[in-house]
Amino acid sequence: MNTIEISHLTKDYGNHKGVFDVSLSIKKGEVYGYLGPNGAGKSTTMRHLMGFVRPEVGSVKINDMECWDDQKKLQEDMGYLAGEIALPEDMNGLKYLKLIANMRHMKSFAHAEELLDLFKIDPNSNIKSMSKGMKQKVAIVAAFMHDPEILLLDEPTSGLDPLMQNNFIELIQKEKSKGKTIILSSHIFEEVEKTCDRVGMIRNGKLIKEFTIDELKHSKLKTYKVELKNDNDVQNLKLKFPDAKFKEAEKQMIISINDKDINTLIGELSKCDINFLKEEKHTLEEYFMQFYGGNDNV
Ligand SMILES: Nc1ncnc2c1ncn2[C@@H]1O[C@H](COP(=O)(O)OP(=O)(O)OP(=O)(O)O)[C@@H](O)[C@H]1O
Repeated sequence: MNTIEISHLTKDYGNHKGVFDVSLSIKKGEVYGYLGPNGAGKSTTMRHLMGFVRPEVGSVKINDMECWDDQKKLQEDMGYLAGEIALPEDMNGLKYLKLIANMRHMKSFAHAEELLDLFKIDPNSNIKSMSKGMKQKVAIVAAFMHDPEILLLDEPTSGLDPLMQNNFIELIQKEKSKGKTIILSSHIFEEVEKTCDRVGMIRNGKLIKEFTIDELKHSKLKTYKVELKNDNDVQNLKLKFPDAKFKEAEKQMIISINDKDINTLIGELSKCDINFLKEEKHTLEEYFMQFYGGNDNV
Protein backbone atom coordinates (compact mmCIF):
# COMPACT_ATOMS: atom_id res chain seq x y z
CA MET A 1 0.00 0.00 0.00
CA ASN A 2 1.22 3.49 -0.80
CA THR A 3 1.47 5.93 2.11
CA ILE A 4 0.27 8.84 -0.01
CA GLU A 5 -2.27 8.32 -2.77
CA ILE A 6 -3.63 11.26 -4.73
CA SER A 7 -6.14 10.31 -7.43
CA HIS A 8 -7.46 12.71 -10.04
CA LEU A 9 -7.32 15.65 -7.64
CA THR A 10 -8.89 18.83 -9.01
CA LYS A 11 -9.30 22.14 -7.24
CA ASP A 12 -10.29 24.86 -9.64
CA TYR A 13 -9.79 28.39 -8.29
CA GLY A 14 -10.93 29.83 -11.62
CA ASN A 15 -8.83 31.53 -14.27
CA HIS A 16 -6.94 28.25 -14.87
CA LYS A 17 -5.52 28.45 -11.34
CA GLY A 18 -5.45 25.50 -9.00
CA VAL A 19 -4.69 21.82 -9.57
CA PHE A 20 -6.22 19.71 -12.31
CA ASP A 21 -6.51 15.94 -12.42
CA VAL A 22 -3.35 15.34 -10.40
CA SER A 23 -2.63 11.71 -9.59
CA LEU A 24 0.50 10.61 -7.75
CA SER A 25 1.47 8.08 -5.17
CA ILE A 26 4.32 7.93 -2.71
CA LYS A 27 5.52 4.73 -1.09
CA LYS A 28 6.38 4.41 2.57
CA GLY A 29 9.96 5.53 3.11
CA GLU A 30 10.13 7.43 -0.14
CA VAL A 31 11.33 11.03 -0.46
CA TYR A 32 9.41 12.73 -3.25
CA GLY A 33 10.49 16.05 -4.71
CA TYR A 34 7.57 18.16 -5.86
CA LEU A 35 8.83 20.73 -8.30
CA GLY A 36 7.40 23.43 -10.42
CA PRO A 37 7.44 27.15 -11.05
CA ASN A 38 5.68 29.69 -8.81
CA GLY A 39 1.94 29.25 -8.79
CA ALA A 40 2.11 25.73 -10.25
CA GLY A 41 -0.02 24.13 -7.55
CA LYS A 42 2.50 22.62 -5.12
CA SER A 43 1.18 24.29 -1.97
CA THR A 44 -2.41 23.58 -3.00
CA THR A 45 -1.58 19.87 -3.24
CA MET A 46 0.13 19.94 0.14
CA ARG A 47 -2.79 21.72 1.78
CA HIS A 48 -5.05 18.93 0.52
CA LEU A 49 -2.71 16.39 2.07
CA MET A 50 -2.96 18.22 5.38
CA GLY A 51 -6.74 18.05 5.10
CA PHE A 52 -7.07 21.84 5.07
CA VAL A 53 -8.89 21.80 1.74
CA ARG A 54 -11.57 19.40 0.55
CA PRO A 55 -10.95 17.97 -2.93
CA GLU A 56 -13.44 19.23 -5.47
CA VAL A 57 -12.90 16.15 -7.60
CA GLY A 58 -10.82 13.06 -6.86
CA SER A 59 -9.38 11.83 -3.61
CA VAL A 60 -6.37 12.53 -1.41
CA LYS A 61 -5.48 9.71 0.95
CA ILE A 62 -2.82 8.95 3.48
CA ASN A 63 -2.57 5.39 4.75
CA ASP A 64 -5.84 4.72 2.98
CA MET A 65 -7.68 7.41 4.94
CA GLU A 66 -9.21 10.48 3.32
CA CYS A 67 -7.14 13.50 4.38
CA TRP A 68 -10.21 15.73 4.65
CA ASP A 69 -12.34 13.29 6.67
CA ASP A 70 -9.56 12.03 8.93
CA GLN A 71 -7.42 15.14 9.21
CA LYS A 72 -7.23 15.16 13.03
CA LYS A 73 -6.10 11.55 13.26
CA LEU A 74 -3.69 11.82 10.33
CA GLN A 75 -2.13 15.10 11.46
CA GLU A 76 -0.94 13.48 14.70
CA ASP A 77 1.74 11.68 12.75
CA MET A 78 2.47 14.37 10.22
CA GLY A 79 4.90 17.26 10.17
CA TYR A 80 4.02 20.23 8.00
CA LEU A 81 6.13 23.16 7.01
CA ALA A 82 4.01 25.72 5.18
CA GLY A 83 5.34 27.66 2.23
CA GLU A 84 4.52 30.90 3.98
CA ILE A 85 5.21 30.50 7.64
CA ALA A 86 3.37 32.66 10.14
CA LEU A 87 4.62 32.39 13.71
CA PRO A 88 3.08 34.27 16.62
CA GLU A 89 5.15 37.41 17.12
CA ASP A 90 4.34 37.91 20.76
CA MET A 91 6.40 35.08 22.24
CA ASN A 92 9.91 33.71 22.14
CA GLY A 93 10.94 30.65 20.11
CA LEU A 94 11.05 28.30 23.06
CA LYS A 95 7.64 29.31 24.36
CA TYR A 96 6.17 28.75 20.91
CA LEU A 97 7.76 25.34 20.47
CA LYS A 98 6.68 24.27 23.99
CA LEU A 99 3.15 25.37 23.18
CA ILE A 100 3.10 23.22 20.04
CA ALA A 101 4.73 20.36 21.98
CA ASN A 102 1.95 20.54 24.58
CA MET A 103 -0.76 20.63 21.92
CA ARG A 104 0.76 17.48 20.46
CA HIS A 105 1.02 15.87 23.88
CA MET A 106 4.73 15.30 23.37
CA LYS A 107 6.26 13.46 26.31
CA SER A 108 9.82 14.51 25.62
CA PHE A 109 11.37 17.71 24.32
CA ALA A 110 14.74 16.02 23.69
CA HIS A 111 14.38 15.78 19.91
CA ALA A 112 13.40 19.45 19.77
CA GLU A 113 16.55 20.32 21.73
CA GLU A 114 18.66 18.35 19.23
CA LEU A 115 17.07 20.23 16.35
CA LEU A 116 17.57 23.61 18.05
CA ASP A 117 21.21 22.66 18.35
CA LEU A 118 21.51 21.45 14.77
CA PHE A 119 20.12 24.71 13.42
CA LYS A 120 21.95 26.90 15.93
CA ILE A 121 18.77 28.55 17.14
CA ASP A 122 18.73 30.70 20.23
CA PRO A 123 15.24 29.71 21.37
CA ASN A 124 15.02 32.50 23.90
CA SER A 125 14.98 35.29 21.37
CA ASN A 126 11.66 36.88 20.56
CA ILE A 127 10.08 35.69 17.34
CA LYS A 128 9.31 39.29 16.46
CA SER A 129 13.01 40.16 16.35
CA MET A 130 14.09 37.02 14.46
CA SER A 131 15.38 37.14 10.89
CA LYS A 132 13.41 35.37 8.12
CA GLY A 133 15.90 32.49 8.15
CA MET A 134 15.71 32.14 11.93
CA LYS A 135 11.90 31.99 11.81
CA GLN A 136 12.15 29.37 9.08
CA LYS A 137 14.44 27.30 11.30
CA VAL A 138 12.01 27.52 14.22
CA ALA A 139 9.24 26.35 11.87
CA ILE A 140 11.44 23.43 10.75
CA VAL A 141 11.92 22.40 14.39
CA ALA A 142 8.15 22.61 14.93
CA ALA A 143 7.55 20.35 11.91
CA PHE A 144 10.10 17.70 12.91
CA MET A 145 10.20 17.70 16.71
CA HIS A 146 7.42 15.14 17.32
CA ASP A 147 9.25 12.69 15.07
CA PRO A 148 6.35 12.24 12.61
CA GLU A 149 6.20 9.40 10.09
CA ILE A 150 5.10 11.71 7.28
CA LEU A 151 6.61 15.08 6.46
CA LEU A 152 5.17 17.66 4.08
CA LEU A 153 7.74 20.35 3.48
CA ASP A 154 6.89 23.32 1.30
CA GLU A 155 10.12 25.03 0.23
CA PRO A 156 11.77 24.11 3.51
CA THR A 157 15.10 25.86 3.02
CA SER A 158 13.79 29.17 1.76
CA GLY A 159 15.70 31.86 3.63
CA LEU A 160 18.38 29.51 5.00
CA ASP A 161 22.05 30.20 4.43
CA PRO A 162 24.15 27.52 2.63
CA LEU A 163 25.48 26.06 5.87
CA MET A 164 21.98 25.61 7.24
CA GLN A 165 20.79 24.24 3.90
CA ASN A 166 23.42 21.55 4.31
CA ASN A 167 22.27 20.83 7.84
CA PHE A 168 18.77 20.48 6.48
CA ILE A 169 19.92 18.04 3.80
CA GLU A 170 21.59 15.96 6.51
CA LEU A 171 18.40 16.03 8.53
CA ILE A 172 16.34 14.75 5.60
CA GLN A 173 18.87 12.01 4.90
CA LYS A 174 18.67 10.95 8.53
CA GLU A 175 14.87 10.96 8.52
CA LYS A 176 14.91 9.00 5.29
CA SER A 177 17.13 6.37 6.88
CA LYS A 178 14.49 6.05 9.60
CA GLY A 179 11.92 5.18 6.93
CA LYS A 180 9.98 8.45 6.96
CA THR A 181 7.79 9.32 4.01
CA ILE A 182 8.56 12.82 2.80
CA ILE A 183 7.23 15.14 0.13
CA LEU A 184 9.19 18.33 -0.36
CA SER A 185 8.95 21.17 -2.77
CA SER A 186 12.11 23.00 -3.66
CA HIS A 187 13.81 25.14 -6.26
CA ILE A 188 17.28 24.05 -5.20
CA PHE A 189 18.79 21.43 -7.43
CA GLU A 190 21.37 20.18 -4.97
CA GLU A 191 18.80 19.73 -2.24
CA VAL A 192 16.54 17.66 -4.48
CA GLU A 193 19.39 15.65 -5.93
CA LYS A 194 20.78 14.81 -2.51
CA THR A 195 17.54 13.97 -0.76
CA CYS A 196 14.87 12.74 -3.17
CA ASP A 197 14.26 9.30 -4.63
CA ARG A 198 11.74 10.50 -7.15
CA VAL A 199 10.54 13.77 -8.56
CA GLY A 200 7.23 15.01 -9.91
CA MET A 201 6.99 18.18 -11.98
CA ILE A 202 3.84 20.24 -11.80
CA ARG A 203 3.07 23.06 -14.16
CA ASN A 204 -0.11 25.11 -14.54
CA GLY A 205 -1.76 22.79 -12.03
CA LYS A 206 -1.00 19.62 -13.98
CA LEU A 207 1.51 16.93 -13.12
CA ILE A 208 3.54 16.78 -16.29
CA LYS A 209 6.40 14.40 -15.50
CA GLU A 210 7.60 11.98 -12.89
CA PHE A 211 11.05 10.44 -12.84
CA THR A 212 13.62 9.02 -10.48
CA ILE A 213 16.67 10.98 -9.41
CA ASP A 214 18.81 8.24 -10.96
CA GLU A 215 17.27 8.98 -14.35
CA LEU A 216 18.06 12.65 -13.90
CA LYS A 217 21.63 12.04 -12.81
CA HIS A 218 22.24 10.07 -15.96
CA SER A 219 21.14 12.92 -18.14
CA LYS A 220 23.96 13.65 -20.52
CA LEU A 221 22.56 16.87 -21.90
CA LYS A 222 24.72 19.87 -21.11
CA THR A 223 24.60 23.49 -22.18
CA TYR A 224 27.66 25.55 -23.05
CA LYS A 225 28.15 29.21 -23.73
CA VAL A 226 30.88 30.15 -26.19
CA GLU A 227 32.05 33.66 -26.94
CA LEU A 228 33.91 34.09 -30.20
CA LYS A 229 36.27 36.78 -31.34
CA ASN A 230 35.03 37.31 -34.86
CA ASP A 231 31.83 37.29 -36.88
CA ASN A 232 33.03 34.76 -39.45
CA ASP A 233 33.27 32.11 -36.78
CA VAL A 234 29.77 32.98 -35.58
CA GLN A 235 28.39 32.55 -39.09
CA ASN A 236 30.21 29.23 -39.58
CA LEU A 237 28.92 27.88 -36.29
CA LYS A 238 25.39 28.95 -37.20
CA LEU A 239 25.59 26.65 -40.21
CA LYS A 240 27.08 23.78 -38.23
CA PHE A 241 24.73 24.05 -35.24
CA PRO A 242 21.38 25.38 -36.52
CA ASP A 243 19.60 24.45 -33.25
CA ALA A 244 21.91 26.53 -31.06
CA LYS A 245 20.95 30.01 -29.87
CA PHE A 246 23.05 32.90 -31.03
CA LYS A 247 23.50 36.36 -29.56
CA GLU A 248 25.16 37.90 -32.54
CA ALA A 249 25.86 41.30 -30.99
CA GLU A 250 27.91 39.61 -28.27
CA LYS A 251 29.29 36.96 -30.69
CA GLN A 252 27.95 34.30 -28.36
CA MET A 253 26.56 30.84 -29.01
CA ILE A 254 24.56 28.90 -26.44
CA ILE A 255 24.37 25.25 -27.29
CA SER A 256 22.82 22.24 -25.59
CA ILE A 257 24.52 19.05 -26.56
CA ASN A 258 24.59 15.43 -25.54
CA ASP A 259 27.90 14.21 -24.12
CA LYS A 260 28.22 11.73 -26.97
CA ASP A 261 28.39 14.63 -29.45
CA ILE A 262 30.94 16.65 -27.52
CA ASN A 263 33.79 15.75 -29.90
CA THR A 264 31.89 17.32 -32.80
CA LEU A 265 31.51 20.54 -30.82
CA ILE A 266 35.15 20.62 -29.75
CA GLY A 267 36.23 19.80 -33.32
CA GLU A 268 34.32 22.79 -34.69
CA LEU A 269 35.40 25.12 -31.87
CA SER A 270 39.06 24.22 -32.44
CA LYS A 271 38.76 26.01 -35.81
CA CYS A 272 37.56 29.20 -34.11
CA ASP A 273 39.11 32.03 -32.18
CA ILE A 274 37.46 31.82 -28.79
CA ASN A 275 37.14 34.36 -25.98
CA PHE A 276 35.72 31.88 -23.51
CA LEU A 277 33.84 28.61 -23.20
CA LYS A 278 31.83 27.72 -20.12
CA GLU A 279 29.21 25.27 -19.04
CA GLU A 280 25.90 26.96 -18.21
CA LYS A 281 24.16 25.97 -15.01
CA HIS A 282 20.45 25.50 -15.39
CA THR A 283 17.71 26.36 -13.01
CA LEU A 284 15.98 23.26 -11.85
CA GLU A 285 13.01 23.82 -14.09
CA GLU A 286 15.10 24.54 -17.18
CA TYR A 287 17.11 21.44 -16.53
CA PHE A 288 14.08 19.23 -16.30
CA MET A 289 12.35 20.87 -19.21
CA GLN A 290 15.40 20.47 -21.37
CA PHE A 291 15.95 16.91 -20.30
CA TYR A 292 12.39 15.96 -21.04
CA GLY A 293 11.59 18.50 -23.72
CA GLY A 294 8.42 19.21 -21.74
CA ASN A 295 5.79 21.69 -22.74
CA ASP A 296 2.53 22.90 -21.30
CA ASN A 297 0.50 20.33 -23.20
CA VAL A 298 2.38 17.29 -21.97
N1 LIG B 1 -7.42 30.10 -1.95
C1 LIG B 1 -7.14 30.44 -3.20
N2 LIG B 1 -7.99 31.20 -3.93
C2 LIG B 1 -7.72 31.53 -5.20
N3 LIG B 1 -6.60 31.16 -5.86
C3 LIG B 1 -5.71 30.41 -5.19
C4 LIG B 1 -5.93 30.02 -3.83
N4 LIG B 1 -4.86 29.27 -3.44
C5 LIG B 1 -4.02 29.21 -4.49
N5 LIG B 1 -4.54 29.89 -5.54
C6 LIG B 1 -3.91 30.03 -6.87
O1 LIG B 1 -3.66 28.72 -7.36
C7 LIG B 1 -2.40 28.68 -8.03
C8 LIG B 1 -1.51 27.62 -7.38
O2 LIG B 1 -1.06 28.13 -6.12
P1 LIG B 1 -0.04 27.35 -5.20
O3 LIG B 1 0.16 28.19 -3.99
O4 LIG B 1 -0.50 25.96 -5.00
O5 LIG B 1 1.28 27.34 -6.10
P2 LIG B 1 2.77 26.89 -5.73
O6 LIG B 1 3.18 25.90 -6.78
O7 LIG B 1 2.85 26.44 -4.33
O8 LIG B 1 3.56 28.24 -5.95
P3 LIG B 1 4.83 28.87 -5.18
O9 LIG B 1 6.07 28.15 -5.69
O10 LIG B 1 4.79 30.29 -5.63
O11 LIG B 1 4.61 28.71 -3.70
C9 LIG B 1 -1.81 30.06 -7.94
O12 LIG B 1 -2.08 30.73 -9.15
C10 LIG B 1 -2.55 30.71 -6.79
O13 LIG B 1 -2.66 32.10 -6.98
